[in-house]
Amino acid sequence: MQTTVGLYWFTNDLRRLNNSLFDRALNEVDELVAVYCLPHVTEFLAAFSGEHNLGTHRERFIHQSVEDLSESLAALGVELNIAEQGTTETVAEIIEQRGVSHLYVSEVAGFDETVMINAIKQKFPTLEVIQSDNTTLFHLDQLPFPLDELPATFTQFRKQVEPIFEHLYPSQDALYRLGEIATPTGFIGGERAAIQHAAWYFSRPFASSYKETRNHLEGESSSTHFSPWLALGCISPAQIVALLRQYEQRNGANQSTYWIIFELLWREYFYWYGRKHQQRVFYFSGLTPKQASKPFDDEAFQRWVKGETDFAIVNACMNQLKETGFMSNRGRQLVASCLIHELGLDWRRGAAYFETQLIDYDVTSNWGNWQYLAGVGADPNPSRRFNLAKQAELYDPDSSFTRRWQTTAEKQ
Ligand SMILES: Cc1cc2nc3c(=O)[nH]c(=O)nc-3n(C[C@H](O)[C@H](O)[C@H](O)COP(=O)(O)OP(=O)(O)OC[C@H]3O[C@@H](n4cnc5c(N)ncnc54)[C@H](O)[C@@H]3O)c2cc1C
Repeated sequence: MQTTVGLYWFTNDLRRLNNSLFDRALNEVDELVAVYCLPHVTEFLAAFSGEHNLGTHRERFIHQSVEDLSESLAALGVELNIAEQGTTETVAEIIEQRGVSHLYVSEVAGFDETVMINAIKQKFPTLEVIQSDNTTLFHLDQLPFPLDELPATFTQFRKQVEPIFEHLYPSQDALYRLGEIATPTGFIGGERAAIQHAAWYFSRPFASSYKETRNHLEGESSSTHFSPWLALGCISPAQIVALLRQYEQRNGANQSTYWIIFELLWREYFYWYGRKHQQRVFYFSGLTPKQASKPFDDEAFQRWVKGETDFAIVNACMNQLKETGFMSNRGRQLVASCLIHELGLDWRRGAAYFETQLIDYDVTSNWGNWQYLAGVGADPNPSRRFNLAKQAELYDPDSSFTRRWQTTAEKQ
């Protein structure tokens, strides 16, 4: 009998646990190999971000995640191949050289990734391609509407999916036994660190006051800090919900614990938004009628990137991003408002720069949020402008955040 060879193409699902597509691959074929294509700076990204390489923190986080995955796969006898240039060549080579008959790859929302997968399907018309929604809370067929009828606003989406969410993730769901709770080690990539961080977070009382603290500019207890691991799929949103349900059983549910789900639903909304709108996620005019894009003002853009604008709070956030690869949600809203409204720049320059730097970069959460703030995306509204002085008073009243992250010039 002929041996069947499967290829598992990892994308944003860099984990072994809670990965039903990978389990299926392991069970269905005689031999399994795996591949991951490292992201790189495309021409589009370089033109808009002004960067030619990914930021050191983003690159480090990805490499750590891939290394961790590679070790777990090796224990199962599955070899992980790493393609350097984000092209389909390595994938095609493996298919040809190993005689792959089955390709397993998660459904993706990113346009470039979709193009890559379609190119492989075209090149190998007899290849059996098995895909599933492996990075989200819902599968496409669980949504209560066809994708092309995705609601135009998050609120409408949330109201329609919440009953389904409650059905799929009931309160008594308590799946995970996580072993020892270790002290968190900061943003280290990989499934092991993801589980360690999530277990630690829910071993503390933070989730019970999440709604009050989530807008803080920094602090380990302010928000969950799950996003870097979620973005690469080192942990799944379903695993997080299961841990949250356990937490609620021990400590009680409240508005704050619900709000973590509320935010995970924003992530979900932007995923399906990207699946529906494809390239439009990258258009200056977004979902609105065509508009002339803004001229490239490199000098103003570089001031923003380097944290040298007239707004100390914005500068501090930009320095924090450069030095850590992370920025709070509030910080992201403020720097985006500055770029769009105070500097009058094309919002895509900010989105592209974020893409190169953020350790939690996620195509649809990033471009969808930028588009939303620019008033051309979900729930189009041209007036999402923040009063930066007021915001600084509210979120950094003693200027401690601004002082910690100020530029050398500002310190003198
Ligand atoms: C301009 C801009 C760009 C952004 N780019 C990204 C990005 O590239 N990747 C990314 O994961 N998030 C992005 N976000 C959303 C949000 O800022 C981060 O998810 C959040 O700050 C991560 O910190 P946390 O894990 O502590 O979030 P928490 O507040 O603890 O939220 C829990 C989880 O919910 C999800 N979430 C929370 N807020 C949002 C939101 N507004 N949109 C989508 N998902 C959300 C995240 O997965 C997050 O980990 C962006 C927001 C803005 C305003």
